[in-house]
Amino acid sequence: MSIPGAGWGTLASRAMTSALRTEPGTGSRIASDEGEVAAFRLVGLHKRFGEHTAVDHADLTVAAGSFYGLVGPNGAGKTTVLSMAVGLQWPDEGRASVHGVDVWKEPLRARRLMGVLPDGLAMPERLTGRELLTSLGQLHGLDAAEAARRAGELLAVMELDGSAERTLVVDYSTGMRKKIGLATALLHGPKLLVLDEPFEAVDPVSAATIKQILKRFVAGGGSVLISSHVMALVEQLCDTVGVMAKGRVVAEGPLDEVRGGRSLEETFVDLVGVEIGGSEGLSWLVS
Ligand SMILES: Nc1ncnc2c1ncn2[C@@H]1O[C@H](COP(=O)(O)OP(=O)(O)OP(=O)(O)O)[C@@H](O)[C@H]1O
Repeated sequence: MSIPGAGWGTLASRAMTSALRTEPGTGSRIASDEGEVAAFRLVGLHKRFGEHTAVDHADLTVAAGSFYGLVGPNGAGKTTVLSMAVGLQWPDEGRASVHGVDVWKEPLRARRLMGVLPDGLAMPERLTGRELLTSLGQLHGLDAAEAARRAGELLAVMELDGSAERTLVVDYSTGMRKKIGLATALLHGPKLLVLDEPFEAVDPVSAATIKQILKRFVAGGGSVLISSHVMALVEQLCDTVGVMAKGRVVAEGPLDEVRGGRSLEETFVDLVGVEIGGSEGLSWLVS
């Protein structure tokens, strides 16, 4: 594992020894000290697009019952690694499992355990929010009454009831699409939620509601992985963080170990090795 940034080696090794052990020779973390099966385990995921390596042998472990935040700069490979890990995109190499169920060998079992909010969600758009949830519920094997009950509760909690539930999804705003996407991820009662930027474009009131739902989900024994660019949000919600840069997972561990007494933002900037821009050029913009 490549760990840029002064002083990071100590932090990273502390993080790993306290929470996770390392598989000799691979660098992948395979289980907690107690040998528990991870909620989500990605080992050696790799993806190239032509000459470009988007994800470079990424390992990532979400312990059961944890709230995991995946951060990284634009283009770091977060969406690509998550879409491979949930079975939406073929990896060139590597494997992924949900509570020990291999995403590629047993896709239906794995999908039943997961609720997924992918980036750029494609949904049946010519349905209303209510129609979408009830039909998906029945596809998940719920009977019509149970699907309708869950759809009603989710629409109310997401504040998509009233006129919104009669609006076609194609006419939803970006934030409404996030919320209905999250509702579809929750509908079948998964054990793990994998949410790519769930708070993007969501208003503060709805964001507070979603945070509550996710905290309740974890308190009830579920596990959550979110990707986000908002460090304050990750610090507020997550107990574990992974940092991606240039396709690699460059750090992973408990939040406090990873940030090592600093803010996550400062640690992040060190880890991904970027210069803060914006103070040079653009002379035409400022007088
Ligand atoms: N289908 C594709 N074809 C070619 N290149 C791709 C494709 N999908 C992703 N990439 C490239 O892979 C890299 C990783 O992209 P990805 O979307 O996974 O990053 P990200 O960390 O999610 O970024 P962001 O934070 O901006 O959403 C980028 O360089 C991107 O251009």
